[in-house]
Amino acid sequence: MNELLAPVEMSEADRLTIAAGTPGLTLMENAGAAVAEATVALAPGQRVTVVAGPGNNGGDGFVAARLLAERGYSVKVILVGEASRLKGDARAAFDRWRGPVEAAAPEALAACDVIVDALFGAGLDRPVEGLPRAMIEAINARGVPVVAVDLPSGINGATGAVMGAAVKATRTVTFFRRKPGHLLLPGRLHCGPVAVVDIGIPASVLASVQPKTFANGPALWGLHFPLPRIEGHKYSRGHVVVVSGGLSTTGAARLAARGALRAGAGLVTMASPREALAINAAGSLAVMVRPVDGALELAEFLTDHRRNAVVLGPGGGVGAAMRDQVLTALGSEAAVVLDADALTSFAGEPEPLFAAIRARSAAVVLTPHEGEFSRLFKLLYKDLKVKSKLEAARMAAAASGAVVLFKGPDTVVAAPDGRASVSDNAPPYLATAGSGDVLAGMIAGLLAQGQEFGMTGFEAASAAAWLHGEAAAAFGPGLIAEDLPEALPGVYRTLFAQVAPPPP
Ligand SMILES: NC(=O)C1=CN([C@@H]2O[C@H](COP(=O)(O)OP(=O)(O)OC[C@H]3O[C@@H](n4cnc5c(N)ncnc54)[C@H](OP(=O)(O)O)[C@@H]3O)[C@@H](O)[C@H]2O)[C@@H](O)CC1
Ligand SMILES: Nc1ncnc2c1ncn2[C@@H]1O[C@H](COP(=O)(O)OP(=O)(O)O)[C@@H](O)[C@H]1O
Ligand SMILES: [K+]
Repeated sequence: MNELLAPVEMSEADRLTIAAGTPGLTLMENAGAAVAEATVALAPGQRVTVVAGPGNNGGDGFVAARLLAERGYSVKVILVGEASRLKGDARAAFDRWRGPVEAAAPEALAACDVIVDALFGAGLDRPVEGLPRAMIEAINARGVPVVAVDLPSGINGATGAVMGAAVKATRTVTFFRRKPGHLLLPGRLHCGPVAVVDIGIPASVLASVQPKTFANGPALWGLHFPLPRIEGHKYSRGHVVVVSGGLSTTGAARLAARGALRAGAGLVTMASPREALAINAAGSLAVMVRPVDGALELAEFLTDHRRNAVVLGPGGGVGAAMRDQVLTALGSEAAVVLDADALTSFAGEPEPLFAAIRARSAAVVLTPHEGEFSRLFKLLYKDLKVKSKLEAARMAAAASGAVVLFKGPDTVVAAPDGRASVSDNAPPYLATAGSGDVLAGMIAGLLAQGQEFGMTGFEAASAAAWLHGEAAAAFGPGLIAEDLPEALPGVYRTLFAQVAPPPP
């Protein structure tokens, strides 16, 4: 159930189901019935107004109207568009509705206790203007609960964008699978809780649709999660190297190191400039500290292949020295996680970075926040019209050859092969100094352990993003970056029980 279907994929699922013998009107009846149920569950009173549009989203609304009236609710339909132009299943559903139909006008919403928003769903294909826009604004101004059919009208299902104006729903009922626009911002903020209902589309259609976008969670990567093995030892759990910045900026690397260790890496070593050796050593117990200055010494340090994952960037400084260290790390056999200054150091001239990434086979994960993303990938932004964070991350992954984790409240992880995950579990108090450094370390911690489990850069970055959000939520408000690694054991306790294979 973790697949996210863009509207074109959803209509393919729909088409395949109908071709296999289920009438479209049956799907619409099932969809309308689920909307009616949700409305009953919410309805604070007896007066229901269904705002219906000219397509099949409106069709679902007509079905819901009929079923609610049959249950004794006082229902009226406001039709945005011409009744004479309704077609197909929507026409059939309209013809079965025997109650009142009013022409659209904002005043028509005056007397109701709940609104069913069936104006636009998957078929929204341009900005909303004129009367439909006035209706959306009137729905939002009315102040009664709103049940959105499939998507809050005005939200683009593929991108989560507000197309001019969008309904603010109390809850949303969608069909078969969620859509990217339910998770991506600002769409998610318009949905309320999203219920996914079965309307008779069989999961087998997914074999043909081949979705590549997923809601992030254990269902996506649990099979590859590196659970510690009874016959394992610390060396079999991987060895992460975190490259530290100079004397005044060691904290970021120490946060990353702690994240890597708590994520389960067997060993973690900070590669520290000599000037910062004493402070790094004083601030670390289980984490080891070794003197490593500059790219040449880093190259030498990474010739030991047991050091199989490297984090570069947190607190590392921007400039030529960082670029050299990054290219050196990419020349090694270790998995590489590049964050913060490692990304900004290539702003304006990313080609040498991308070339070095494409020349290697081991995993590379880039973890930009929005500022770092636009600095590093500004050519992409300029050359192509990017419609969403999902598309931007996918293009960045394709252009760089790396897995790109694009941070934020709706973190997207995209792989060069086109797969992408979208997270919706990060609480807002995760936006705190240093939390991204912990995340970079966690990714490396999973990559270091994960090779024999088939945990690639995409799975490791997705898993770390999800665990990061869960750890923050488990700790709760008041969180600071130092708390994140310490909250991870509680998350692991539940996760390990969930993903552990059943006893033989
Ligand atoms: N797929 C499935 O499995 C199932 C799908 N189902 C339901 O079908 C819904 C999709 O139906 P859909 O494709 O008819 O599109 P829909 O959202 O009703 O909108 C299209 C209409 O709006 C119009 N229009 C568009 N943008 C506009 C704008 N900015 N401003 C003004 N007008 C605009 C456009 O008109 P036109 O472009 O011709 O002017 C067209 O008439 C889906 O969300 C779900 O609820 C269920 O019944 C069960 C099975
Ligand atoms: N509004 C938000 N809601 C939830 N998570 C957020 C929000 N804003 C940022 N984050 C998360 O917080 C972390 C911040 O990372 P980053 O910006 O790199 O901070 P730092 O460089 O200080 O470590 C990222 O994991 C990001 O996804
Ligand atoms: K809608």
